[in-house]
Amino acid sequence: MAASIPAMLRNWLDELRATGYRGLVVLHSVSPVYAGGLLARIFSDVYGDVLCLAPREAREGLRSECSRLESPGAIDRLLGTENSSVVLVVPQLLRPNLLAAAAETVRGGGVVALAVPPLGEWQPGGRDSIGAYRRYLVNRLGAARALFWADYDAGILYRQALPRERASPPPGPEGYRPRSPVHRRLLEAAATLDQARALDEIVLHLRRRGRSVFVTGDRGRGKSGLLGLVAAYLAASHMVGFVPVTAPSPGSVQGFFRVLDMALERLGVRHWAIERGGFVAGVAGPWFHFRYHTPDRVEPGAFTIIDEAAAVGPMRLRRLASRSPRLLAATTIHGYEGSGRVLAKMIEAILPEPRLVVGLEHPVRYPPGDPLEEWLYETFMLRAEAPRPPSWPPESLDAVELDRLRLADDYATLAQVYGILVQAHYRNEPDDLALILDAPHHRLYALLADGTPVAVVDASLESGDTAYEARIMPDLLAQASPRAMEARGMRVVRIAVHPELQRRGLGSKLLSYVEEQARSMGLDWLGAVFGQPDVLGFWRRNGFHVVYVSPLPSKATGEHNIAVAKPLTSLGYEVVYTAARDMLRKLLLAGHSLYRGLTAEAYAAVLEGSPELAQQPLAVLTEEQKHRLRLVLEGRLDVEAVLDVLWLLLVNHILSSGGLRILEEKDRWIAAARVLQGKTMSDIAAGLRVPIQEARERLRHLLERLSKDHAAG
Ligand SMILES: CC(=O)SCCNC(=O)CCNC(=O)[C@H](O)C(C)(C)COP(=O)(O)OP(=O)(O)OC[C@H]1O[C@@H](n2cnc3c(N)ncnc32)[C@H](O)[C@@H]1OP(=O)(O)O
Repeated sequence: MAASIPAMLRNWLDELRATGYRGLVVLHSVSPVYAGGLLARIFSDVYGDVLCLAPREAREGLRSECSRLESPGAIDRLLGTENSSVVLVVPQLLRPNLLAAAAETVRGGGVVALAVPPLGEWQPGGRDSIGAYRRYLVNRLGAARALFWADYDAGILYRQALPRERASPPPGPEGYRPRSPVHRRLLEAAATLDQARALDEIVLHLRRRGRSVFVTGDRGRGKSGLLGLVAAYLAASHMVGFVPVTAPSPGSVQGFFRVLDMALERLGVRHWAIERGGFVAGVAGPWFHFRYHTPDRVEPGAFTIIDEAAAVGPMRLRRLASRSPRLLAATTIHGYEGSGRVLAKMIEAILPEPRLVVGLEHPVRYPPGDPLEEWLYETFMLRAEAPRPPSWPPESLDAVELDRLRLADDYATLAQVYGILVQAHYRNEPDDLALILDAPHHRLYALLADGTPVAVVDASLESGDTAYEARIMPDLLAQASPRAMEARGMRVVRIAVHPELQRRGLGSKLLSYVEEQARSMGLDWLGAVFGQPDVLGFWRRNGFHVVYVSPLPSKATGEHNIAVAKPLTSLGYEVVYTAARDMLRKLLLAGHSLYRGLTAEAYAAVLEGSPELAQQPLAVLTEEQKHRLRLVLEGRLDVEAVLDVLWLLLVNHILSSGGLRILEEKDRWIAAARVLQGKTMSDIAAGLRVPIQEARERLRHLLERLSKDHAAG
């Protein structure tokens, strides 16, 4: 009986290839490594090549069966490659990111296969899983349209499904008539008609002095390839010299460089590739040089290219956009590195005018309507969007904890919950869904309006000593609070309110329910870590204090992480207040060194504090300082002559009142940036878009105000 599974699989593959679509194979066995080898052998026969991804201990047994063998951790090496078949040998954790990335590389007619333990033992969520992800995945397999699913040892075929129709390939570039002076040979190098048309439009835009181009599309639409074609045009037309290229990882620009290389070859332009660590890091010619830099290192050029802009983060993008005369950017709208229309709109707004936005629709490697792509998108909810909001006001509004095992069986509700969570954040990936469903230390809460989720919290239990619990907040709190490791708490990993229902108290309502739950569990604190200082107002309004600000920007986003916490028990009070008071001092005293990189707005926002953080001032003014201060107040000296005095007055004011809350917003920014961060007046004036004279007057006003308070005190 067992012998028939391979024979059935071969037949299935023949039929699948005839349809032109791609399929998914799941083969269970007590030895996933053996099953993986078997699959690799069959795929080698059928397709002539097979890429295997297997953990180290399994690789020896597979070496002779696979054309290429990589570690499952090497997602970066997958990006930009193209394969007929991929076998993933996954005895334990099946990371959705890996499955999505592997499938992305497979051509029409090909397969992605999983060699996994027997169905009863299969735990794709890994050792500590609560089993909800496994349940979800098995449910979802039932919905796949091109699936071969069997147990090799038992000789059982669970399911065999094939698309009924034959695929029709997307139209090619042949015969397209360009409007721009783009070379015919370059147009014909386009993978689809869609790409050729976009290339033509972009060339026209750049020829007419367009400043920026933004290419959008789902994964696998040839965005990076299109950037490569445009780059080849720019090089061949002598329109560029040195061009910095950035994207989240070197792996993610391999497709770009491959197409650039191919296109320059076609155009007969002399060029060479520059390799680094097994990756192409640049393509250069006699008068041009396209060079990859990581997002944290890239400096803007006369022309800058940014791939996967969503994953580079809006902060960095803004910096690059403000300093590059011309930009070419692309991003995934739905996919596994950053997602969401909200984000696309945000990026669009950052790019300078005149700007051209082009969308790519047709997949490059496989036919439109491919069942494997459909399955992956639906399973990992890569097109997740917030649900339609219920009519408002609702009849009922209830905060609940969601039962994740039940959610695994309720696709519609899970999609609504996930849709709300992902639309609010710009870095989402398939792994997030598995984490939310399965991580043992996570809890999921929602606010239901007439039964429809309108606000969602994903939270994680954290403490200093448990193996299962994460330790992000405890580690941060422990930098200042000696007893932080004794305390237990809950970190709000994400909170999001339906985009059409924000600022109506829903976020606060759900947060107070989460707080109630945390109190009933006897937890000491509730906390959160995030990158956007603009939501600090929300946390403060709900009684949270800043307990940590990262001096270094995050490599991934360019933002400085901010941690906030609220105490729930007496131990919590001790830990949170100790950390918050210490943080306030550190922010003040190291403002000009550690925290100089923060924008004035962000720095002033974290300094806002609250009266509970009030503490002893530093020192009194000397007689000489008082004398200088008098001269300035009488108008006989410039404010800059008493910056030291102003520093002391401001620091003492903040320490004794627990934060910088006086004055209007712009005054606070200028005070923080000039006096505490030591930025120059001209940088501040430029950054805040105020005339330098106004900035000086505001500083003088601050001095008058503080010295009056000082005299009164
Ligand atoms: C760990 C993390 O996830 S941090 C990231 C938080 N999430 C996001 O930024 C996603 C997008 N935003 C949202 O989903 C929501 O707006 C949330 C979760 C930030 C806030 O929920 P909401 O229901 O909109 O806020 P709510 O109405 O309860 O706000 C109460 C008060 O907080 C303050 N506040 C709320 N949102 C903000 C904000 N974005 N910026 C500054 N202050 C805010 C205001 O003072 C507000 O009172 P007001 O409206 O009377 O002025």
